[in-house]
Amino acid sequence: MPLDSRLKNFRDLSPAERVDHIAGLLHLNAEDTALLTQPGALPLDIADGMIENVLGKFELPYAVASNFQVNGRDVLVPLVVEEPSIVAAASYMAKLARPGGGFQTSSSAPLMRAQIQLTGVSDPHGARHALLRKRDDILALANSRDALLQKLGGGCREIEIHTFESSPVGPMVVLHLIVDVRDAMGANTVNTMAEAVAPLVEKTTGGKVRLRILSNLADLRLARAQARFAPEVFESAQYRGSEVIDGIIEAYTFAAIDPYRAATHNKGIMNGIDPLVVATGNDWRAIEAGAHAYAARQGHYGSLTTWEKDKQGHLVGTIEMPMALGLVGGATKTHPLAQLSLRILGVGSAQELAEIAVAVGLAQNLGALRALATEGIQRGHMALHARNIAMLAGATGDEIGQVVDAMVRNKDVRADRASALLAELRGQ
Ligand SMILES: CC(C)(COP(=O)([O-])OP(=O)([O-])OC[C@H]1O[C@@H](n2cnc3c(N)ncnc32)[C@H](O)[C@@H]1OP(=O)([O-])[O-])[C@@H](O)C(=O)NCCC(=O)NCCSC(=O)C[C@@](C)(O)CC(=O)[O-]
Ligand SMILES: NC(=O)C1=CN([C@@H]2O[C@H](COP(=O)(O)OP(=O)(O)OC[C@H]3O[C@@H](n4cnc5c(N)ncnc54)[C@H](OP(=O)(O)O)[C@@H]3O)[C@@H](O)[C@H]2O)C=CC1
Repeated sequence: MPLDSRLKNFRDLSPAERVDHIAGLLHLNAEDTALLTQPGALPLDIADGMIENVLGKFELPYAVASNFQVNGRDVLVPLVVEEPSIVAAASYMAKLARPGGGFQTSSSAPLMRAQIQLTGVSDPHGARHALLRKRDDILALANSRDALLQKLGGGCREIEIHTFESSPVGPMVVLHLIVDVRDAMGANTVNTMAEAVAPLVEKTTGGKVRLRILSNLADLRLARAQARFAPEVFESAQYRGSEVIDGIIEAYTFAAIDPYRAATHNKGIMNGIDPLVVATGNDWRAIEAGAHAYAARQGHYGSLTTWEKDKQGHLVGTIEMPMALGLVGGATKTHPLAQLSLRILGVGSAQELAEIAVAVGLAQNLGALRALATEGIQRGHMALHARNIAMLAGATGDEIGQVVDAMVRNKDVRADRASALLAELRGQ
Protein backbone atom coordinates (compact mmCIF):
# COMPACT_ATOMS: atom_id res chain seq x y z
CA MET A 1 0.00 0.00 0.00
CA PRO A 2 1.39 3.47 -0.79
CA LEU A 3 2.51 5.51 2.20
CA ASP A 4 0.08 8.01 3.72
CA SER A 5 2.25 10.78 5.21
CA ARG A 6 -0.64 12.22 7.26
CA LEU A 7 0.38 11.01 10.69
CA LYS A 8 -2.76 11.43 12.74
CA ASN A 9 -2.18 12.36 16.40
CA PHE A 10 1.53 11.64 15.93
CA ARG A 11 2.52 14.51 18.20
CA ASP A 12 0.67 12.87 21.13
CA LEU A 13 2.84 9.73 21.02
CA SER A 14 6.09 9.16 22.90
CA PRO A 15 9.30 9.05 20.81
CA ALA A 16 9.39 5.22 21.13
CA GLU A 17 5.76 4.96 19.98
CA ARG A 18 6.50 7.28 17.04
CA VAL A 19 9.40 5.08 15.96
CA ASP A 20 7.15 1.99 16.13
CA HIS A 21 4.52 3.74 14.05
CA ILE A 22 7.01 4.84 11.37
CA ALA A 23 8.65 1.41 11.36
CA GLY A 24 5.25 -0.16 10.65
CA LEU A 25 4.47 2.31 7.86
CA LEU A 26 7.86 2.02 6.16
CA HIS A 27 8.68 -1.60 7.02
CA LEU A 28 11.86 -0.61 8.85
CA ASN A 29 13.72 -3.48 10.50
CA ALA A 30 14.93 -3.77 14.11
CA GLU A 31 18.40 -2.57 13.14
CA ASP A 32 16.92 0.59 11.63
CA THR A 33 14.75 1.38 14.63
CA ALA A 34 17.65 0.71 17.02
CA LEU A 35 19.54 3.54 15.31
CA LEU A 36 16.82 5.91 16.51
CA THR A 37 16.05 4.45 19.91
CA GLN A 38 19.42 3.24 21.25
CA PRO A 39 22.35 5.47 22.14
CA GLY A 40 25.39 5.36 19.89
CA ALA A 41 23.91 5.47 16.38
CA LEU A 42 27.25 6.88 15.26
CA PRO A 43 29.98 4.63 16.73
CA LEU A 44 32.93 6.57 18.13
CA ASP A 45 35.44 4.83 15.85
CA ILE A 46 33.43 5.94 12.79
CA ALA A 47 33.18 9.49 14.18
CA ASP A 48 36.94 9.42 14.75
CA GLY A 49 37.43 8.53 11.10
CA MET A 50 35.17 11.32 9.85
CA ILE A 51 36.98 14.39 11.20
CA GLU A 52 40.15 15.21 13.13
CA ASN A 53 40.87 15.50 16.86
CA VAL A 54 37.58 13.83 17.80
CA LEU A 55 36.62 13.91 21.48
CA GLY A 56 33.08 12.58 21.26
CA LYS A 57 29.82 13.19 19.48
CA PHE A 58 27.24 15.97 19.55
CA GLU A 59 23.62 14.86 19.29
CA LEU A 60 20.62 16.75 17.90
CA PRO A 61 16.92 15.87 17.79
CA TYR A 62 15.85 13.76 14.78
CA ALA A 63 12.21 14.19 13.71
CA VAL A 64 9.99 13.58 10.69
CA ALA A 65 7.75 16.19 9.08
CA SER A 66 4.36 14.81 8.10
CA ASN A 67 1.82 15.49 5.34
CA PHE A 68 4.28 16.01 2.47
CA GLN A 69 3.09 15.03 -0.98
CA VAL A 70 5.66 15.58 -3.73
CA ASN A 71 4.63 14.92 -7.33
CA GLY A 72 1.73 12.85 -6.06
CA ARG A 73 3.88 10.68 -3.77
CA ASP A 74 3.49 10.88 -0.01
CA VAL A 75 6.81 11.24 1.74
CA LEU A 76 7.98 11.54 5.35
CA VAL A 77 10.79 14.06 5.67
CA PRO A 78 13.54 13.46 8.25
CA LEU A 79 14.70 16.69 9.87
CA VAL A 80 17.63 17.11 12.26
CA VAL A 81 17.55 20.51 13.97
CA GLU A 82 17.74 22.26 17.34
CA GLU A 83 15.05 24.93 16.78
CA PRO A 84 11.44 24.40 17.91
CA SER A 85 8.41 24.98 15.63
CA ILE A 86 10.24 24.16 12.37
CA VAL A 87 8.94 20.59 12.14
CA ALA A 88 5.44 21.70 13.18
CA ALA A 89 5.35 24.57 10.67
CA ALA A 90 6.59 22.41 7.77
CA SER A 91 4.06 19.68 8.59
CA TYR A 92 1.30 22.26 8.90
CA MET A 93 2.01 23.92 5.54
CA ALA A 94 2.40 20.52 3.84
CA LYS A 95 -1.06 19.73 5.20
CA LEU A 96 -2.46 22.96 3.71
CA ALA A 97 -0.80 22.14 0.37
CA ARG A 98 -2.54 18.75 0.01
CA PRO A 99 -5.93 19.99 -1.25
CA GLY A 100 -4.05 21.77 -4.09
CA GLY A 101 -2.15 18.58 -5.02
CA GLY A 102 0.87 19.02 -2.75
CA PHE A 103 4.21 20.08 -4.23
CA GLN A 104 5.08 19.81 -7.92
CA THR A 105 8.81 19.73 -8.54
CA SER A 106 11.47 19.57 -11.23
CA SER A 107 15.23 19.87 -11.44
CA SER A 108 18.06 20.34 -13.89
CA ALA A 109 20.71 17.67 -14.46
CA PRO A 110 23.23 17.44 -11.56
CA LEU A 111 25.82 19.71 -13.19
CA MET A 112 28.57 21.15 -11.01
CA ARG A 113 31.20 23.72 -11.90
CA ALA A 114 34.90 23.43 -11.11
CA GLN A 115 37.00 26.59 -11.52
CA ILE A 116 40.58 26.68 -12.72
CA GLN A 117 42.14 30.08 -12.08
CA LEU A 118 44.77 31.14 -14.61
CA THR A 119 47.07 34.07 -13.95
CA GLY A 120 50.09 35.49 -15.75
CA VAL A 121 48.33 35.83 -19.12
CA SER A 122 48.65 39.20 -20.82
CA ASP A 123 46.16 38.27 -23.57
CA PRO A 124 43.09 36.87 -21.77
CA HIS A 125 41.02 36.76 -24.96
CA GLY A 126 43.76 34.95 -26.84
CA ALA A 127 44.03 32.47 -23.96
CA ARG A 128 40.26 31.96 -24.08
CA HIS A 129 40.34 31.07 -27.75
CA ALA A 130 43.30 28.75 -27.29
CA LEU A 131 41.46 26.89 -24.51
CA LEU A 132 38.26 26.63 -26.54
CA ARG A 133 40.26 25.02 -29.39
CA LYS A 134 41.48 22.43 -26.86
CA ARG A 135 37.96 21.72 -25.52
CA ASP A 136 37.84 18.07 -26.60
CA ASP A 137 41.28 17.32 -25.12
CA ILE A 138 40.34 19.01 -21.84
CA LEU A 139 37.08 17.01 -21.60
CA ALA A 140 38.88 13.76 -22.41
CA LEU A 141 41.56 14.41 -19.79
CA ALA A 142 38.99 15.31 -17.12
CA ASN A 143 36.92 12.22 -17.90
CA SER A 144 39.97 9.95 -17.80
CA ARG A 145 40.00 10.60 -14.02
CA ASP A 146 36.61 9.06 -13.25
CA ALA A 147 35.70 5.96 -15.23
CA LEU A 148 32.97 4.97 -12.76
CA LEU A 149 31.18 8.29 -13.13
CA GLN A 150 31.15 7.89 -16.89
CA LYS A 151 29.78 4.38 -16.56
CA LEU A 152 26.98 5.83 -14.42
CA GLY A 153 26.08 8.28 -17.19
CA GLY A 154 27.94 11.29 -15.76
CA GLY A 155 31.21 13.00 -16.61
CA CYS A 156 32.67 16.29 -17.74
CA ARG A 157 30.29 17.71 -20.35
CA GLU A 158 31.51 21.16 -21.30
CA ILE A 159 33.97 23.95 -20.60
CA GLU A 160 33.24 27.64 -20.12
CA ILE A 161 35.85 30.39 -20.11
CA HIS A 162 35.38 33.54 -18.05
CA THR A 163 37.81 36.40 -18.72
CA PHE A 164 38.66 39.25 -16.36
CA GLU A 165 40.61 41.81 -18.38
CA SER A 166 41.91 43.54 -15.31
CA SER A 167 42.14 42.81 -11.61
CA PRO A 168 44.51 44.04 -8.85
CA VAL A 169 46.84 41.20 -9.87
CA GLY A 170 46.49 41.63 -13.62
CA PRO A 171 44.32 39.91 -16.21
CA MET A 172 42.76 36.62 -15.14
CA VAL A 173 41.17 33.77 -17.06
CA VAL A 174 38.96 31.23 -15.31
CA LEU A 175 38.15 27.94 -16.96
CA HIS A 176 35.02 26.18 -15.73
CA LEU A 177 34.60 22.43 -16.09
CA ILE A 178 30.91 21.58 -16.23
CA VAL A 179 30.54 18.10 -14.78
CA ASP A 180 27.51 15.83 -14.46
CA VAL A 181 28.17 14.28 -11.05
CA ARG A 182 25.08 12.02 -11.02
CA ASP A 183 24.22 11.04 -7.42
CA ALA A 184 27.23 12.61 -5.68
CA MET A 185 27.44 16.11 -4.22
CA GLY A 186 30.48 16.14 -6.47
CA ALA A 187 33.03 18.41 -4.78
CA ASN A 188 35.80 15.82 -4.65
CA THR A 189 34.84 14.50 -8.07
CA VAL A 190 35.19 17.86 -9.82
CA ASN A 191 38.21 18.94 -7.78
CA THR A 192 40.07 15.82 -8.97
CA MET A 193 39.21 16.68 -12.58
CA ALA A 194 40.26 20.32 -12.15
CA GLU A 195 43.64 19.29 -10.78
CA ALA A 196 44.07 16.77 -13.60
CA VAL A 197 43.55 19.26 -16.44
CA ALA A 198 45.56 22.12 -14.89
CA PRO A 199 48.89 21.20 -16.60
CA LEU A 200 47.16 21.14 -20.02
CA VAL A 201 45.60 24.55 -19.30
CA GLU A 202 49.05 25.97 -18.47
CA LYS A 203 50.64 24.39 -21.52
CA THR A 204 47.88 25.71 -23.80
CA THR A 205 48.07 29.31 -22.56
CA GLY A 206 51.55 29.79 -21.11
CA GLY A 207 49.87 31.08 -17.92
CA LYS A 208 50.12 29.94 -14.29
CA VAL A 209 47.27 27.91 -12.79
CA ARG A 210 46.50 28.78 -9.17
CA LEU A 211 43.20 27.59 -7.68
CA ARG A 212 41.51 24.40 -8.85
CA ILE A 213 38.27 24.01 -6.90
CA LEU A 214 34.51 23.67 -7.36
CA SER A 215 32.17 26.65 -7.20
CA ASN A 216 29.45 26.45 -4.58
CA LEU A 217 27.34 28.73 -6.75
CA ALA A 218 25.87 25.60 -8.35
CA ASP A 219 23.65 27.59 -10.70
CA LEU A 220 23.44 24.76 -13.23
CA ARG A 221 22.16 22.33 -10.61
CA LEU A 222 18.80 23.83 -9.76
CA ALA A 223 15.85 22.27 -7.97
CA ARG A 224 12.37 23.75 -8.18
CA ALA A 225 9.06 23.32 -6.37
CA GLN A 226 5.65 24.88 -6.70
CA ALA A 227 2.43 24.69 -4.66
CA ARG A 228 -1.03 26.24 -4.92
CA PHE A 229 -3.32 27.15 -2.05
CA ALA A 230 -7.02 28.07 -2.22
CA PRO A 231 -8.05 30.91 0.13
CA GLU A 232 -10.21 28.49 2.16
CA VAL A 233 -7.18 26.69 3.55
CA PHE A 234 -6.15 29.89 5.35
CA GLU A 235 -9.64 30.75 6.61
CA SER A 236 -10.04 30.99 10.41
CA ALA A 237 -12.23 32.66 13.01
CA GLN A 238 -9.88 35.67 13.01
CA TYR A 239 -8.84 35.94 9.35
CA ARG A 240 -10.41 35.67 5.92
CA GLY A 241 -8.44 33.42 3.58
CA SER A 242 -8.07 36.10 0.89
CA GLU A 243 -6.78 38.54 3.51
CA VAL A 244 -4.13 36.02 4.58
CA ILE A 245 -3.08 35.51 0.94
CA ASP A 246 -2.72 39.27 0.43
CA GLY A 247 -0.67 39.49 3.63
CA ILE A 248 1.63 36.69 2.47
CA ILE A 249 2.16 38.40 -0.90
CA GLU A 250 2.97 41.70 0.84
CA ALA A 251 5.40 39.90 3.14
CA TYR A 252 7.10 38.29 0.13
CA THR A 253 7.27 41.64 -1.68
CA PHE A 254 9.07 43.11 1.32
CA ALA A 255 11.76 40.40 0.95
CA ALA A 256 11.95 40.90 -2.80
CA ILE A 257 12.80 44.60 -2.45
CA ASP A 258 14.73 44.81 0.83
CA PRO A 259 17.90 42.79 1.51
CA TYR A 260 17.55 43.19 5.30
CA ARG A 261 14.22 41.39 5.12
CA ALA A 262 15.40 38.98 2.38
CA ALA A 263 18.15 37.64 4.70
CA THR A 264 15.55 36.68 7.33
CA HIS A 265 13.06 35.42 4.72
CA ASN A 266 15.73 33.15 3.23
CA LYS A 267 16.82 32.04 6.71
CA GLY A 268 13.25 30.85 7.12
CA ILE A 269 13.56 28.84 3.90
CA MET A 270 16.84 27.31 5.08
CA ASN A 271 15.07 26.40 8.38
CA GLY A 272 13.46 23.63 6.34
CA ILE A 273 16.30 22.75 4.01
CA ASP A 274 19.31 22.58 6.37
CA PRO A 275 17.72 20.00 8.72
CA LEU A 276 17.13 17.68 5.76
CA VAL A 277 20.67 18.29 4.52
CA VAL A 278 22.02 17.35 7.97
CA ALA A 279 19.72 14.32 8.27
CA THR A 280 21.10 12.93 5.01
CA GLY A 281 24.77 13.52 5.93
CA ASN A 282 25.22 16.21 3.30
CA ASP A 283 27.36 19.37 3.41
CA TRP A 284 25.11 22.13 4.77
CA ARG A 285 27.76 24.83 4.37
CA ALA A 286 27.83 24.11 0.64
CA ILE A 287 24.03 24.35 0.43
CA GLU A 288 23.98 27.60 2.44
CA ALA A 289 26.76 29.15 0.30
CA GLY A 290 24.96 28.18 -2.92
CA ALA A 291 21.61 29.48 -1.67
CA HIS A 292 22.78 32.94 -0.65
CA ALA A 293 25.06 33.42 -3.67
CA TYR A 294 22.13 32.48 -5.92
CA ALA A 295 19.85 34.90 -4.06
CA ALA A 296 22.31 37.68 -4.94
CA ARG A 297 23.00 36.61 -8.52
CA GLN A 298 21.30 39.64 -10.07
CA GLY A 299 23.47 42.07 -8.13
CA HIS A 300 20.75 42.50 -5.53
CA TYR A 301 20.15 40.10 -2.63
CA GLY A 302 16.54 38.92 -2.89
CA SER A 303 14.09 36.16 -2.13
CA LEU A 304 14.64 32.51 -3.11
CA THR A 305 10.86 32.07 -3.38
CA THR A 306 8.05 33.91 -5.14
CA TRP A 307 4.44 34.25 -3.94
CA GLU A 308 1.69 35.46 -6.26
CA LYS A 309 -2.02 35.09 -6.90
CA ASP A 310 -3.51 33.23 -9.87
CA LYS A 311 -6.70 34.22 -11.73
CA GLN A 312 -8.86 32.29 -9.25
CA GLY A 313 -7.32 34.17 -6.32
CA HIS A 314 -5.31 31.12 -5.22
CA LEU A 315 -1.87 31.63 -3.72
CA VAL A 316 0.93 30.22 -5.89
CA GLY A 317 4.37 29.73 -4.35
CA THR A 318 7.53 28.78 -6.21
CA ILE A 319 11.14 28.17 -5.26
CA GLU A 320 14.21 27.65 -7.46
CA MET A 321 17.71 27.37 -6.09
CA PRO A 322 20.97 25.40 -6.30
CA MET A 323 20.79 22.08 -4.48
CA ALA A 324 24.05 20.14 -4.56
CA LEU A 325 23.02 17.08 -2.54
CA GLY A 326 24.42 13.57 -2.81
CA LEU A 327 23.19 10.07 -2.06
CA VAL A 328 26.79 8.84 -2.20
CA GLY A 329 30.08 10.42 -1.20
CA GLY A 330 31.02 12.66 1.72
CA ALA A 331 29.42 11.43 4.96
CA THR A 332 26.26 10.13 3.27
CA LYS A 333 27.44 6.54 3.50
CA THR A 334 29.52 6.75 6.66
CA HIS A 335 26.86 8.06 9.04
CA PRO A 336 24.37 5.24 9.71
CA LEU A 337 21.53 7.70 10.37
CA ALA A 338 22.12 9.37 6.99
CA GLN A 339 21.44 6.04 5.30
CA LEU A 340 18.32 5.56 7.41
CA SER A 341 17.10 9.02 6.35
CA LEU A 342 17.39 8.02 2.70
CA ARG A 343 15.37 4.87 3.40
CA ILE A 344 12.69 6.94 5.16
CA LEU A 345 12.56 9.34 2.20
CA GLY A 346 12.49 6.48 -0.31
CA VAL A 347 14.48 8.51 -2.86
CA GLY A 348 16.28 6.86 -5.75
CA SER A 349 18.39 9.75 -7.03
CA ALA A 350 20.14 12.89 -5.84
CA GLN A 351 17.76 14.93 -8.02
CA GLU A 352 14.74 13.47 -6.24
CA LEU A 353 16.31 14.34 -2.88
CA ALA A 354 17.05 17.89 -4.09
CA GLU A 355 13.44 18.36 -5.19
CA ILE A 356 12.08 17.24 -1.81
CA ALA A 357 14.54 19.61 -0.09
CA VAL A 358 13.24 22.65 -1.95
CA ALA A 359 9.62 21.58 -1.39
CA VAL A 360 10.37 21.61 2.36
CA GLY A 361 12.02 25.04 1.96
CA LEU A 362 8.92 26.40 0.23
CA ALA A 363 6.64 24.97 2.94
CA GLN A 364 8.82 26.40 5.69
CA ASN A 365 8.84 29.83 4.07
CA LEU A 366 5.04 29.80 3.88
CA GLY A 367 4.81 28.71 7.52
CA ALA A 368 6.76 31.78 8.62
CA LEU A 369 5.02 34.19 6.21
CA ARG A 370 1.55 32.99 7.19
CA ALA A 371 2.33 33.47 10.86
CA LEU A 372 4.07 36.83 10.32
CA ALA A 373 1.27 38.17 8.12
CA THR A 374 -1.41 37.24 10.67
CA GLU A 375 -0.90 36.71 14.40
CA GLY A 376 2.90 37.19 14.43
CA ILE A 377 5.58 34.57 14.96
CA GLN A 378 5.66 34.49 18.75
CA ARG A 379 2.49 32.59 19.64
CA GLY A 380 3.20 29.41 17.67
CA HIS A 381 6.95 29.54 18.00
CA MET A 382 7.08 30.46 21.69
CA ALA A 383 4.40 27.91 22.62
CA LEU A 384 6.72 25.21 21.30
CA HIS A 385 9.88 26.91 22.58
CA ALA A 386 8.25 26.98 26.03
CA ARG A 387 9.27 23.34 26.53
CA ASN A 388 12.93 24.35 26.18
CA ILE A 389 12.44 27.21 28.63
CA ALA A 390 10.69 24.98 31.16
CA MET A 391 13.48 22.39 30.95
CA LEU A 392 16.08 25.14 31.25
CA ALA A 393 14.43 26.22 34.50
CA GLY A 394 14.87 22.67 35.79
CA ALA A 395 11.39 21.19 35.17
CA THR A 396 11.34 17.43 34.65
CA GLY A 397 8.66 14.84 33.82
CA ASP A 398 5.08 16.08 34.36
CA GLU A 399 6.36 19.44 35.60
CA ILE A 400 7.36 20.38 32.05
CA GLY A 401 3.78 20.23 30.72
CA GLN A 402 2.41 22.10 33.71
CA VAL A 403 4.95 24.94 33.46
CA VAL A 404 4.47 25.15 29.67
CA ASP A 405 0.67 25.27 29.94
CA ALA A 406 0.80 28.05 32.52
CA MET A 407 3.29 30.15 30.49
CA VAL A 408 1.38 29.73 27.21
CA ARG A 409 -2.00 30.40 28.88
CA ASN A 410 -0.68 33.68 30.26
CA LYS A 411 1.26 34.50 27.05
CA ASP A 412 4.33 34.89 29.22
CA VAL A 413 7.08 32.55 28.01
CA ARG A 414 10.20 33.62 29.93
CA ALA A 415 12.92 31.86 31.89
CA ASP A 416 12.25 33.79 35.13
CA ARG A 417 8.52 33.04 34.85
CA ALA A 418 9.28 29.34 34.32
CA SER A 419 11.48 29.32 37.46
CA ALA A 420 8.76 31.05 39.49
CA LEU A 421 6.09 28.61 38.25
CA LEU A 422 8.33 25.65 39.02
CA ALA A 423 8.98 26.93 42.54
CA GLU A 424 5.20 27.37 43.02
CA LEU A 425 4.57 23.82 41.78
CA ARG A 426 7.14 22.41 44.16
CA GLY A 427 5.65 24.43 47.01
CA GLN A 428 8.87 26.38 47.51
C1 LIG B 1 3.88 26.36 15.12
C2 LIG B 1 2.57 26.37 14.35
C3 LIG B 1 2.57 25.23 13.32
C4 LIG B 1 1.42 26.16 15.34
O1 LIG B 1 0.23 26.43 14.67
P1 LIG B 1 -1.19 26.15 15.35
O2 LIG B 1 -2.22 26.82 14.52
O3 LIG B 1 -1.14 26.46 16.78
O4 LIG B 1 -1.23 24.59 15.18
P2 LIG B 1 -2.35 23.50 15.36
O5 LIG B 1 -2.23 22.94 16.75
O6 LIG B 1 -3.70 23.97 14.89
O7 LIG B 1 -1.82 22.42 14.32
C5 LIG B 1 -1.83 22.61 12.92
C6 LIG B 1 -0.81 21.65 12.31
O8 LIG B 1 0.52 22.07 12.64
C7 LIG B 1 1.33 20.92 12.90
N1 LIG B 1 1.70 20.97 14.34
C8 LIG B 1 1.35 21.91 15.25
N2 LIG B 1 1.92 21.65 16.44
C9 LIG B 1 2.64 20.53 16.28
C10 LIG B 1 3.46 19.77 17.16
N3 LIG B 1 3.63 20.13 18.43
N4 LIG B 1 4.06 18.70 16.67
C11 LIG B 1 3.90 18.32 15.40
N5 LIG B 1 3.12 18.99 14.51
C12 LIG B 1 2.50 20.08 14.96
C13 LIG B 1 0.48 19.71 12.60
O9 LIG B 1 0.63 19.36 11.25
C14 LIG B 1 -0.91 20.24 12.83
O10 LIG B 1 -1.90 19.53 12.11
P3 LIG B 1 -2.62 18.26 12.85
O11 LIG B 1 -1.53 17.29 13.19
O12 LIG B 1 -3.26 18.83 14.08
O13 LIG B 1 -3.55 17.77 11.81
C15 LIG B 1 2.35 27.73 13.61
O14 LIG B 1 2.24 28.76 14.58
C16 LIG B 1 3.42 28.08 12.63
O15 LIG B 1 3.49 27.54 11.53
N6 LIG B 1 4.30 29.04 13.01
C17 LIG B 1 5.47 29.40 12.23
C18 LIG B 1 6.67 28.80 12.90
C19 LIG B 1 7.99 29.04 12.20
O16 LIG B 1 8.06 29.56 11.11
N7 LIG B 1 9.04 28.66 12.86
C20 LIG B 1 10.38 28.84 12.40
C21 LIG B 1 11.19 29.50 13.46
S1 LIG B 1 11.10 31.26 13.36
C22 LIG B 1 12.43 31.65 12.32
O17 LIG B 1 13.52 31.22 12.59
C23 LIG B 1 12.27 32.19 10.93
C24 LIG B 1 11.61 33.48 10.61
C25 LIG B 1 10.23 33.51 11.15
O18 LIG B 1 12.31 34.59 11.13
C26 LIG B 1 11.60 33.54 9.09
C27 LIG B 1 10.97 34.76 8.51
O19 LIG B 1 11.00 35.84 9.15
O20 LIG B 1 10.48 34.67 7.35
N1 LIG C 1 33.53 23.82 -1.41
C1 LIG C 1 32.96 22.66 -1.08
O1 LIG C 1 31.74 22.58 -1.00
C2 LIG C 1 33.81 21.46 -0.82
C3 LIG C 1 33.23 20.33 -0.32
N2 LIG C 1 33.97 19.19 -0.11
C4 LIG C 1 33.40 17.95 0.44
O2 LIG C 1 33.31 17.00 -0.64
C5 LIG C 1 32.42 15.94 -0.29
C6 LIG C 1 31.53 15.61 -1.46
O3 LIG C 1 32.31 15.30 -2.60
P1 LIG C 1 31.88 14.08 -3.55
O4 LIG C 1 32.67 14.21 -4.80
O5 LIG C 1 30.40 14.06 -3.69
O6 LIG C 1 32.30 12.86 -2.67
P2 LIG C 1 33.17 11.54 -2.89
O7 LIG C 1 34.42 11.80 -3.61
O8 LIG C 1 33.24 10.92 -1.54
O9 LIG C 1 32.21 10.67 -3.78
C7 LIG C 1 32.02 10.83 -5.14
C8 LIG C 1 32.44 9.58 -5.86
O10 LIG C 1 31.54 8.53 -5.61
C9 LIG C 1 31.57 7.62 -6.71
N3 LIG C 1 30.19 7.20 -7.02
C10 LIG C 1 29.63 5.99 -6.72
N4 LIG C 1 28.35 5.95 -7.12
C11 LIG C 1 28.06 7.14 -7.68
C12 LIG C 1 26.87 7.70 -8.27
N5 LIG C 1 25.72 7.01 -8.38
N6 LIG C 1 26.93 8.98 -8.73
C13 LIG C 1 28.06 9.70 -8.63
N7 LIG C 1 29.20 9.23 -8.08
C14 LIG C 1 29.22 7.95 -7.62
C15 LIG C 1 32.20 8.34 -7.88
O11 LIG C 1 33.30 7.75 -8.44
P3 LIG C 1 34.62 7.04 -7.80
O12 LIG C 1 34.14 5.84 -7.01
O13 LIG C 1 35.36 6.69 -9.02
O14 LIG C 1 35.30 8.06 -6.94
C16 LIG C 1 32.44 9.76 -7.37
O15 LIG C 1 33.62 10.32 -7.82
C17 LIG C 1 31.67 16.45 0.91
O16 LIG C 1 32.18 15.80 2.07
C18 LIG C 1 32.01 17.93 0.97
O17 LIG C 1 31.92 18.40 2.30
C19 LIG C 1 35.29 19.13 -0.45
C20 LIG C 1 35.92 20.25 -0.95
C21 LIG C 1 35.26 21.51 -1.11
